[in-house]
Amino acid sequence: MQNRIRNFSIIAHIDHGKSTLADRLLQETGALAEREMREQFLDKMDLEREKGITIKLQPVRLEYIARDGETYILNLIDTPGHVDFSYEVSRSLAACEGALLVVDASQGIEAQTLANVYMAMDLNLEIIGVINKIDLPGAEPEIVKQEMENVLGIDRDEIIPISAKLGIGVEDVLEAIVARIPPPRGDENAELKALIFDSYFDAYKGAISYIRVDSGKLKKGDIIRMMSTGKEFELTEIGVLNPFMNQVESLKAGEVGYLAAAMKNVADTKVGDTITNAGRPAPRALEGYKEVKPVVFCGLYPLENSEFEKLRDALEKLKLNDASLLYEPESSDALGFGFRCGFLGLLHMEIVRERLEREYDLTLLATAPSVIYRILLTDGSEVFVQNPSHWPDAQRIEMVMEPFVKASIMVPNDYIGAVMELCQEKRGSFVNMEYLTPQRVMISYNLPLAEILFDFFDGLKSRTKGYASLDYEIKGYEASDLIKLDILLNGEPVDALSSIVHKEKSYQRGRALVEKLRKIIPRQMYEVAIQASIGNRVIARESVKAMRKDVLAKCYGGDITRKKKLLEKQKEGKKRMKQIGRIEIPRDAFMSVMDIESDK
Ligand SMILES: Nc1nc2c(ncn2[C@@H]2O[C@H](COP(=O)(O)OP(=O)(O)OP(=O)(O)O)[C@@H](O)[C@H]2O)c(=O)[nH]1
Repeated sequence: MQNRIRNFSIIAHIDHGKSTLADRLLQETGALAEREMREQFLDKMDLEREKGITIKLQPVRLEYIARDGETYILNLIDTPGHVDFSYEVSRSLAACEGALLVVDASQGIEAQTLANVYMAMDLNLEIIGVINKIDLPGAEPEIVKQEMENVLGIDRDEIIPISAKLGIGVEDVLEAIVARIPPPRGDENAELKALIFDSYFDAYKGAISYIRVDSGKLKKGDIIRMMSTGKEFELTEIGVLNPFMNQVESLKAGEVGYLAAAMKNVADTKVGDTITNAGRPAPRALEGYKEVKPVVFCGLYPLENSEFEKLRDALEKLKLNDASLLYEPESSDALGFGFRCGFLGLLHMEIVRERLEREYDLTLLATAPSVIYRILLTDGSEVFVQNPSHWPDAQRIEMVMEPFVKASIMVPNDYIGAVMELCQEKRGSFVNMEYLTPQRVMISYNLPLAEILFDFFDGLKSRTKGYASLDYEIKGYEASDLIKLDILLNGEPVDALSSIVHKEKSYQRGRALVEKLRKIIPRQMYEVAIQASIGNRVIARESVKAMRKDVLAKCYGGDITRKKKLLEKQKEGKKRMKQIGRIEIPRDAFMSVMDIESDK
């Protein structure tokens, strides 16, 4: 039985056709009847569909009758295609013996894909090269094959050209999975070890774990133990996804499926953790478990202070499904009560914020994202600060350190100059440059994470006409000359607008920021002075002139409907404003601390 199992995942850059191929595999193996075939069945979240990106497909079990006449079980375990989720990628890959590497025939390999392929190679996975979209007029499969051979050492003769859209070559992919990916080899009579590679929260069943059984077996009623925490649960349900949940009696070594055990929270079923049997525990957990830690923080505040409890509720509910989301209450002089939230990256942050607004009907105000700074104080102690308003006084600071990343950027060689210029501007230091093919290079830089969080990616896209791709990994802390930049409105500091900036850039940034705020703060009944300051020194100043007349003054005569409309309009506008002292600020102003440079 184990001989006929193949566990694999699909590695692909965004838009190279992963979901389309996955759908084709489902269709070809009959897992989805035509009428059930919703477009891109496996993409779960609406938000993902809307954004046109797939964070993760759900795992699915396919039955394939191969050309040799035998029936094989193919478990497709997906990997998220975004750098924020690279730990999850590593755990999903760890549940597989092989991976399809899908590359767009008109685009070639991208930095992000490369990082994931290296990860798969480190885990000894069998890599099957697939070139997709060969139907496109701009397809250059021969060049892309050469690139895959040069860069990854994949034999060009073994690469499969396909069109997932038209269904060309899909059977060849299935045959290659059967022929080239080795079957799993765990002993089903040994102690139970099952790897959790994903989880989600179900309102009726509690947290559901997606697992791959490495050795031993599981059956309903077993008492399982989470090896990282020692917590124990009784298995209430186990099953497979083909593609809908389907209960089974047992899952044995090599198999992939789901389990439910009345776990109240996804934090009970941590990705990367090992499940064992409480009655006969395995002596050691599977390798590679890690606690994931958020790297980006921002304050989320309800626009209406009265919605604080509603926001707390919503965060609590989201957290059930997202173990990597952190939040704790905080307060701001300017914004009132809200939460400091931690995320795996900017995409994660954006998704959480949008879901809170959309699914929980909240109007939120987000402060600019920040990384965690490490500060040595003059008294010898050390603090970690992720909120600029908690920055210690300059006199107490001995040294400031910030997280750095190693960034890998892949571009056609025409853009080498543009990329290097951008990296230098962002305080990067050059590491190396490697030619992948005569036309494409990989450039590596050490860069502060904070600079990547600001508008690095947009800058990269615009300066390389969209041809560059970026990947990065966090390296650790390095000393930097950083200071706190404050913004004052009519002489009052607004804590939520403070930011941490590099000393050399502080004047430029201060000026850019007050200028931007001048443009976005609407006229009020009186003049508003906007100042940027460092310590007590004002470094830039602008003002918003007082409004000359009331909007209603325009409505001479008694046109009441027109008057109403104007008042309505004003009310609408107010919804997007935050009252600070006597001043009304548009809610986007707080994020603008972050994107001033892209607007220049
Ligand atoms: N011409 C052509 N277009 C394709 C092919 N395969 C996929 N596409 C198109 O490419 C786009 C991206 O395909 P997806 O399958 O959504 O790509 P993906 O890799 O899953 O992208 P993410 O969901 O962003 O990760 C869609 O518009 C597809 O219709 C193909 O073989 N030929």
